[in-house]
Amino acid sequence: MKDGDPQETVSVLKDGLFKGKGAVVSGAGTGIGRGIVTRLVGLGMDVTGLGRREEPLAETAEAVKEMPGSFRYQSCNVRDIEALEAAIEEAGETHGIDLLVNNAGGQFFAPATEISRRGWDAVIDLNLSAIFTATKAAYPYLKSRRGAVVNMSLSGVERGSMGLAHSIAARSGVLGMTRSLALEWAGDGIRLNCLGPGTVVTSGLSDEAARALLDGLLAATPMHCETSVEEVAELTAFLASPAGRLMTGQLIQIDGGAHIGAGLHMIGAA
Ligand SMILES: CCCCCCCCCCC/C=C/C(=O)SCCNC(=O)CCNC(=O)[C@H](O)C(C)(C)COP(=O)(O)OP(=O)(O)OC[C@H]1O[C@@H](n2cnc3c(N)ncnc32)[C@H](O)[C@@H]1OP(=O)(O)O
Ligand SMILES: NC(=O)C1=CN([C@@H]2O[C@H](COP(=O)(O)OP(=O)(O)OC[C@H]3O[C@@H](n4cnc5c(N)ncnc54)[C@H](OP(=O)(O)O)[C@@H]3O)[C@@H](O)[C@H]2O)C=CC1
Repeated sequence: MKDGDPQETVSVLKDGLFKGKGAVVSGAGTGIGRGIVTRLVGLGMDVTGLGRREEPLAETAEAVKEMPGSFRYQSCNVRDIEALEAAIEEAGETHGIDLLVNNAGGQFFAPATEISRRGWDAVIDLNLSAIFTATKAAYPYLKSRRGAVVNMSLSGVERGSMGLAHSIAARSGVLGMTRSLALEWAGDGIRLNCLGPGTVVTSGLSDEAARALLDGLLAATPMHCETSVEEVAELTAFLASPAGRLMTGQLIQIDGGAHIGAGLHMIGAA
């Protein structure tokens, strides 16, 4: 990343691109989710942000309040099916849904022998089932706008990853679901894609163990670089733009080549 405002450095989309359009972004209070909201609202979009904690969502609202679009937020646990369906419906009725970004996610690192059934279910619920619930609930709104869905995945998802059997299973499931719905809903003009970021240094990767592994993660990345929040945000916006009109059913890895190099998938062996 060059010096200067990181968003300015990677911005290629034109001002006002999403004026009058609406989006829902989960995990909007922190990290990648906040970065995506910032870019979308900056491009004129009306965005609803979801997350469990109000405080970070309110901080996102504060950060974008002078921008051309608008931001509203709702506290919602995406693992609560009824709450998630209601939140999507409310957003759809408020500003329509041209873009759904299923970004909320996460997991714990553990070898498979130490993943209990409850631990497995928690990760599958958050990273797979919630995405199905949100996407299905958004369908009528996406259909009426010929909208797009972006599902946040991981670099190297198709290679497997030590210590992440549950998360990789969930995200591989999301990729299969993305491709299946891309087929089912192509006739409605709805496009669905997955993004696979490499190492993004957000609060989600700020614990001591993750920081200790950062050098190893960068060494496993052919371009020896982190992925910035702003780069993920710009690509998300691109996928919702007219320039992404023919892109559907894809996994786009934005990772400095990690998925074709040594990759992040052996990191649990360190
Ligand atoms: C060691 C660090 C390595 C860093 C390497 C970096 C590699 C980079 C590539 C990967 C990039 C990915 C980045 C990100 O995803 S960033 C976002 C990161 N943030 C998170 O991941 C946090 C999200 N996690 C959660 O929200 C929760 O952990 C989760 C949803 C997964 C579970 O929530 P829940 O509230 O339901 O959890 P409970 O506490 O009730 O536990 C449920 C069962 O799960 C078991 N559990 C929980 N933690 C662990 C653990 N660490 N090991 C084993 N088992 C665990 C828990 O025991 C419960 O089961 P039991 O009742 O049977 O005990
Ligand atoms: N950072 C990285 O290196 C990479 C991250 N990713 C993925 O990108 C996505 C965003 O990650 P990142 O920004 O780094 O991490 P964060 O931990 O900062 O973001 C996760 C967000 O999800 C929300 N969230 C978690 N669980 C729930 C839930 N049950 N209901 C509603 N919201 C929830 C959190 O808000 P709250 O706690 O308030 O609910 C939080 O805002 C995740 O799916 C992550 O796995 C992929 C590749 C690399």
